[in-house]
Amino acid sequence: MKWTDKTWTQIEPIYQKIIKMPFIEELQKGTLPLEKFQFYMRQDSFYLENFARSLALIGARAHRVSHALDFIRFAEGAIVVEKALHDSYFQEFGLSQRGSIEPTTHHYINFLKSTSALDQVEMAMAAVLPCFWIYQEVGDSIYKNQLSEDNPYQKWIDTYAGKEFKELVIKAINICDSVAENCTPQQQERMTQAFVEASKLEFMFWDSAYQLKTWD
Ligand SMILES: Cc1ncc(CN)c(N)n1
Repeated sequence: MKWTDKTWTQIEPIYQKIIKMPFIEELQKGTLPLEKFQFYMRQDSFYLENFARSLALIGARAHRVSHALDFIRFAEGAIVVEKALHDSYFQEFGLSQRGSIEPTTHHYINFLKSTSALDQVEMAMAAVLPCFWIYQEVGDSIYKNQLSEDNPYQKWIDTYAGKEFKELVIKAINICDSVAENCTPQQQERMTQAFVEASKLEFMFWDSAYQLKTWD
């Protein structure tokens, strides 16, 4: 069984919780209060910048040149494609300031940066995988179950349910499976732990946006 198949089964309960979260259900219906989406977008712009830095760092540390190139391209995609989505929402909602980094974002970006810098590179690859994979699964699930034809969050849904994003996800999954093959069972277990922790942080990120959770 592939490492990713085994590992997804471990986070299936977290994924099931995610798709039933009020943030996701209301995003799907288009009824998510604008204030919550704006909070999410602001925090996500800090997240993306640091996610891209982590991807570039993993690229620099990858053992295979082809993986280095893939991760450098992932970093570029996070900045160019996903940031374009943010820029269009920032413009549409008249947001000029990002504000400050709130606790869950702080936790998540520091987890990604420290794992990418200090842990074994295979573990870092596993830690960033939920950022791709969970978003694509959530995007697909929303897209398939959508009821509203006039959803203000359609661009977000289309980005993550789209073919281009799926291609990146498949690539990231295949890289993790190929590096896992050369890892010991203990190293694979550490990769799994990193994947599970990042999946929990994905849940917390949406939950904190729904609750507008700040340091105050
Ligand atoms: C928190 C979070 N995680 C993942 C993604 C998708 N790269 C994102 N935009 N934001």
